[in-house]
Amino acid sequence: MLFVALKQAALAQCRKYSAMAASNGLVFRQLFEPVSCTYTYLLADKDTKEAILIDPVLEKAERDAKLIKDLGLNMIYAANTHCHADHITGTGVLKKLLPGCKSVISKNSGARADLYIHEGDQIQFGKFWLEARSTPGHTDGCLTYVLNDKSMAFTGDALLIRGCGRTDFQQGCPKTLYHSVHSKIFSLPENCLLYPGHDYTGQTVSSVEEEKRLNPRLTKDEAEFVKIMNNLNLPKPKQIDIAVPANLKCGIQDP
Ligand SMILES: N[C@@H](CCC(=O)N[C@@H](CCS)C(=O)NCC(=O)O)C(=O)O
Ligand SMILES: [Fe+2]
Repeated sequence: MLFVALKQAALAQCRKYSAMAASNGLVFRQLFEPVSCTYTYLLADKDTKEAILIDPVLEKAERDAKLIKDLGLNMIYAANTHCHADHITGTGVLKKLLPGCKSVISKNSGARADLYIHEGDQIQFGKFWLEARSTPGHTDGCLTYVLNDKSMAFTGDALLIRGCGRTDFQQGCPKTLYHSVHSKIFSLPENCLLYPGHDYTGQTVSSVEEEKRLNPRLTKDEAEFVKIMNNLNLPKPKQIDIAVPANLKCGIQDP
């Protein structure tokens, strides 16, 4: 009985967010790639049709391009939150499939792209824009993209649901990550929805309020956080040795 009530409440909440997105003219889709458990996000202006993809995956580039065409959208940007270590980005191939689309990444990532962005820059699509917030710590170039009304933020691997990005390779640094999350993500409104770069447990979305209260790593003080991060002992991502060099060139792009 309780389960049914909870499921109905979750569905109602989900419908509310979809209705909000539809009523203000924002098209929003969360897409999934199951091998690396990566989320890709499509955002677009329903009226002007301008669209942006965040963190597309090479193996799903055709799926994403088809969806964009089916919805009659014009993809102007394919943006990465960082230089990924666990999958090859789809941006290079999407540029070929959807001519006119520009790749975007932070300058600090060290990766190649058409457009480099920095802290505070805005990426416009129709009447909406994403503000780039620099959230290093998982990698030097990690960005969190915040929707203009601060109702949603795309955290990449800086903040995961009840977790965070590891800090034991690329330019990882636990202290830097702790500071990034507290100053740039936890300072957003409590009801801001947080969409991560990955989830390994089947969760899809969280909020600033939830993570400030429930994140088992980031609710700790800085010293405890550093200890946790230095003792994760995770195996290396399976694709790291091919993904990082490819992503430094924007995936599979120009010859
Ligand atoms: N098993 C996966 C890799 C899992 C992993 O290392 N994920 C990274 C994010 C992608 S770079 C991470 O930061 N994880 C933090 C954590 O606590 O899990 C694979 O082989 O691809
Ligand atoms: Fe990552």
